[in-house]
Amino acid sequence: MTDTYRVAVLGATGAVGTEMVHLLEQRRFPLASLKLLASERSVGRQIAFAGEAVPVEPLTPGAIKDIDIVLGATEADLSRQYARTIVEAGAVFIDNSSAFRLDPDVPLVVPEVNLADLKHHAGIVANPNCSTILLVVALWPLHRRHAIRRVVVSTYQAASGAGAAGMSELLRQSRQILADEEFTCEVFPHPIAFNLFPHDSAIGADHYCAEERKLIYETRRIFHDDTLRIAVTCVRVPVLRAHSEAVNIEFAEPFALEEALAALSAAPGVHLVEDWQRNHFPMPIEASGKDPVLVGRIRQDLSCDHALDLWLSGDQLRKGAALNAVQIAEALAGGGL
Ligand SMILES: NC(=O)C1=CN([C@@H]2O[C@H](COP(=O)(O)OP(=O)(O)OC[C@H]3O[C@@H](n4cnc5c(N)ncnc54)[C@H](OP(=O)(O)O)[C@@H]3O)[C@@H](O)[C@H]2O)C=CC1
Ligand SMILES: N[C@@H](CC(=O)OP(=O)(O)O)C(=O)O
Repeated sequence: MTDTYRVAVLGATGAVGTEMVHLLEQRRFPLASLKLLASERSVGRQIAFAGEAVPVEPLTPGAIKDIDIVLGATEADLSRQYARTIVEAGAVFIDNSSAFRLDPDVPLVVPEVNLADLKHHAGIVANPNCSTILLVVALWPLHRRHAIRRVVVSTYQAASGAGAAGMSELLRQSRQILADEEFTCEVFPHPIAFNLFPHDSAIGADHYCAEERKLIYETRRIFHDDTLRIAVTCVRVPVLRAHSEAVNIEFAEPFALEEALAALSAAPGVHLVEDWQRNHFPMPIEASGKDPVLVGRIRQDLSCDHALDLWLSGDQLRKGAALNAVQIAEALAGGGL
């Protein structure tokens, strides 16, 4: 049993990895050591941590030794490639990628919802998709009181969902358009500045894109409910950081608005933002850099007496990714791994 942990961050220079390093410092994670790993491109860089400059090291199998917890923030292929090495080295791998999220032997965990599933890990824990995490944090306190039958959700996803390069593309194109210059699309398939389009992930034979399928299958898995019906449309919008979602929730029975508000007010990870007089509800600009999922505009669906609407915004680099992973690490550390 130890009370400090040797932690490595894979992809420490990326959008999610940068946030993980920041949160480990901000939340005073009990560290024995911190190793920051990225590609050869980043070797030579140093990242500030608790007043020190930590060098970025190249990710190689040899770099994974004498580590207790690995926080993964690289693409799914790299996670698959390194998972066995990490587990055989005796570390727990908390992976942000989509590689293991539907693997029945790997728990898919959002601490506010299904922390108990963490007990069943065998070396790997999966962090869900960002839009899924934000959605389930808001749905779970309602689902616990009255069973949800069907959810209709439309997402408004920021450029940061495509990593550091996605944010740079939005800023670059915006500057170029304002300067009346020619611009190119390198990260997104269409202009992201002053535009929006259906989510840019791969479209399947069912005409749903990968992001939409993740919301459906990951939510069911986290809720342990394969009967939950979810209709989803994911959209990329020209917001720098933080995703928003418009959600219609149909329950098995009528759900009083006051009861829903009380449930959400008391829910961990949720912060209510609802001022009907000022027309002030969750916005990505106010969710950015914050931990909780902002929820508001909760109202009766006038077309269905057992359905409610809500609106949410959450920083997908925080609760949608890095914060969720660090909370899992804290839970593992709290239980002595
Ligand atoms: N962005 C988001 O909102 C969310 C992302 N995720 C998932 O998290 C993961 C990381 O995403 P994100 O931070 O956005 O991506 P970024 O593109 O911003 O960062 C990728 C990271 O991976 C590193 N990397 C790339 N290639 C290699 C390599 N060959 N060897 C070692 N390291 C490498 C990069 O290092 P270098 O800088 O040296 O190139 C960088 O640190 C992905 O799986 C993504 O799907 C999950 C939830 C939300
Ligand atoms: N959800 C991110 C993409 C992503 O990184 O998803 P995942 O972690 O499920 O691969 C977006 O906004 O585009």
